[in-house]
Amino acid sequence: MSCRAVLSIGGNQGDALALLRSVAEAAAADGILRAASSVYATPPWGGVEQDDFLNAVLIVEHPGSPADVLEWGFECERAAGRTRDVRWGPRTLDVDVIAANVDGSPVASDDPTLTLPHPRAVDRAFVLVPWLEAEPGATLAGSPLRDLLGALDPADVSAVRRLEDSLSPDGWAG
Ligand SMILES: Nc1ncnc2c1ncn2[C@@H]1O[C@H](COP(=O)(O)OP(=O)(O)OP(=O)(O)O)[C@@H](O)[C@H]1O
Ligand SMILES: Nc1nc2c(c(=O)[nH]1)N=C(CO)CN2
Repeated sequence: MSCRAVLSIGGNQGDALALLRSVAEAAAADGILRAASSVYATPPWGGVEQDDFLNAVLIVEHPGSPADVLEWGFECERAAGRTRDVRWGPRTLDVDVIAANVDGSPVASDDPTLTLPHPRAVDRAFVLVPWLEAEPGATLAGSPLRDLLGALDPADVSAVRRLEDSLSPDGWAG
């Protein structure tokens, strides 16, 4: 099996930039990293008052199943000392699987342990903006990312700010 997946990574506690880089470095070290967006500063989504997040998107190609990709992300979260308390609240590192293709076909699943595509991705400029950068031709549930972004509040889209910091691991050839 071969699974190409879109990962949204983000956090707003601790050294968020270092934690995002640790995910890109782990993906490069494991040989699964295919593309990485820039790092973005993003206002908190979801109504909980908290610090701004740093977010990015990685494209990975994993030899296992989508569940293996989710487990790979959990491992990164555990390494970052992630705890689960407030829903949509502050966190050191969150790794969400946004969409996955297995052997070239998109995966659809309503399993609560791994719902694909991620049901809230279409509402999240902090996912769509970096994803569009990392994979300009991508679609989500049949819609080009540009169209999905066009349906969001323009103020929410422009509040997602690209930073100069790079996520690409040193020496990563892409
Ligand atoms: N596509 C997915 N990506 C990541 N986790 C998922 C997905 N679908 C279901 N889950 C499940 O959601 C559970 C909660 O995940 P998490 O704590 O990261 O949620 P959250 O980041 O607070 O909220 P959200 O799911 O809205 O991003 C996880 O235990 C995981 O099994
Ligand atoms: N900007 C931003 N907001 C969030 C984020 C995130 O990664 N970025 N993650 C959340 C938990 O799912 C809740 N809200």
